[in-house]
Amino acid sequence: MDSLSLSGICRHQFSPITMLDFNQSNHRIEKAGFVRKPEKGGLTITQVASPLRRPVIVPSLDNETVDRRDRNHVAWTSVRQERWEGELVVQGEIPLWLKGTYLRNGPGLWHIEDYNFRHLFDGYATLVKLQFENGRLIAGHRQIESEAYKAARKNKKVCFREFSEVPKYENFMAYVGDIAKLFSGASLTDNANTGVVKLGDGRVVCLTETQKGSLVIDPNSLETLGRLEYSDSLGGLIHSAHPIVTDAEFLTLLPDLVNPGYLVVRMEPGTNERKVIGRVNCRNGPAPGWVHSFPVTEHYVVVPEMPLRYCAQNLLRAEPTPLYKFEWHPESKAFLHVMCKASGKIVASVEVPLFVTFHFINAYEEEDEDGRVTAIIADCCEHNADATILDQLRLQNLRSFNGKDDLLPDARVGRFTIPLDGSPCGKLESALEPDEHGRGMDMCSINPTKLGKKYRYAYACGAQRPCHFPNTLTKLDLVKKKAKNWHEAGAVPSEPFFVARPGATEEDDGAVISLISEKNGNGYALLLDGSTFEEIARAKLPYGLPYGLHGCWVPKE
Ligand SMILES: CC(=O)/C=C/C=C(C)/C=C/C1=C(C)CCCC1(C)C
Ligand SMILES: CC(/C=C/C=O)=C\C=C\C=O
Ligand SMILES: [Fe+2]
Repeated sequence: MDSLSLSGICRHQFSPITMLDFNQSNHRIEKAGFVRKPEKGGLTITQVASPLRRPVIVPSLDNETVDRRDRNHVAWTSVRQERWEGELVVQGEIPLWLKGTYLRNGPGLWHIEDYNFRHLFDGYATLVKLQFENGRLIAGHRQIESEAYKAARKNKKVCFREFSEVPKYENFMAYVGDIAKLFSGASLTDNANTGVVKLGDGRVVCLTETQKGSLVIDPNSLETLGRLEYSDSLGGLIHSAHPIVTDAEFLTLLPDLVNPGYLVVRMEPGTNERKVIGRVNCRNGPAPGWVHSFPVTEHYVVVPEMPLRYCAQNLLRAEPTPLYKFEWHPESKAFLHVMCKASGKIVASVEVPLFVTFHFINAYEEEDEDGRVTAIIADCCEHNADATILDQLRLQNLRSFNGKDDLLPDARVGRFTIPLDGSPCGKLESALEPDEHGRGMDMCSINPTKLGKKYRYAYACGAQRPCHFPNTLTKLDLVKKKAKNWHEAGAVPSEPFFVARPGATEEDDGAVISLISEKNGNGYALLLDGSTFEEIARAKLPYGLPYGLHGCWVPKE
């Protein structure tokens, strides 16, 4: 059944589908169209849907939720139910060419029973969909059924090692046993909460930084179908959370924590086998730098060696450090390595100024008049070489904002120039004046046809200060060095995701999708014009959703 025939069953605004969940003990059957909030919060019944023909079974996510919801911004509050689907009322006009599903993944459930998680990245994955067709919009969300999530629900406690959370050990022997399991990866999480990608063969995969957390999902029902088991014997436990995925390939980096370095690997559509393109040995430091993401050009893979490095001791700890599983090693310096995609040979390895980034935006080859490649330009959301941004993303910080203090550390579009003439050093500059985007910068997207090529526009989240988290949607013009910002007071927008209009010839001809969590607990899907960056449509959700990270576009064939 496709999305619209599904909505044909219930064409009303906010009509949730019947929920089929695994934990019957947590279900409460309510009157059609209503969801009962936990009594503990002093609230009884809330209408979230117009008339329904069937009972709605709402898996409660526990009694504490409502207390937290009343105190905190909905962006940092656990999602209120397991899943929901319904058609939204659209204000404005959705372009008729926009046909397909936007999927967005992120950590959306930050507690188990009474226990609250520490960090944004610890949350169990909540997958959201926006299905666009004929100017209509069906939305939905569902929890990803990772082993880690299912075990936590069943045992009512954290059972795997998450970004900062680790299972609570009953005694020393249990801790030792868990450490032994760490080496085989058995105790690591598969909570695929970072992003979602569509492979060239059509499979849609949710990802995190652990290789075991590569989970195949159904983009219509959002059901978790199973694990993507890599069939090669490359081993290792972790990979980059942001592979480069095109219709032709899946490229990623596998950090080697034993002999510090990275394998650059490629997987063809229709296979589960990653093949090694080449290896980069770290130039310095006790461990490889964190590679949450990396950029590519048409012919090269750029491997970043950040001074924020993985740390074996921190992996073993039961209590997190301010940098979690990482360590800041300024003395080890920072490097960028450039590998030829075809041969696996390293064509440049340069020292660069210290930097901190989660997200590379894009990279391209700079040519001279004779068409010779002289340098590589690589852009990233750069946090002014200050790793404390990682700790700023603790939930306590995110939840305690008073609306007045300006707490978000400065960030910019960092532009690296990597010379290919054998020079030992590369440059790092701001690609535009950071005040253009309020000195906040993260969660970027570009027109995918510009991947690895010279490009002009990027979309990202910037800041309207005072703030403690990026709170604007920003269109960056990297040629004019200007930014245009969208902002709504108190709202937390998620990554602006660019979808190109089929047949477009201009780079910014398309739509930008974002999900907005509002201060009053509501939320909506927002569509901006990629060129003017003006609003073209919005559609209110039945309730605000937690903040999410990265998305992908699944076009309707
Ligand atoms: C959500 C996000 O952006 C990052 C999530 C990162 C995770 C879940 C990292 C997990 C890890 C472990 C559980 C142990 C090994 C190290 C590391 C990859 C940081
Ligand atoms: C949301 C974020 C940083 C915001 C700071 O400005 C980073 C997300 C990283 C993982 O995807
Ligand atoms: Fe990311």
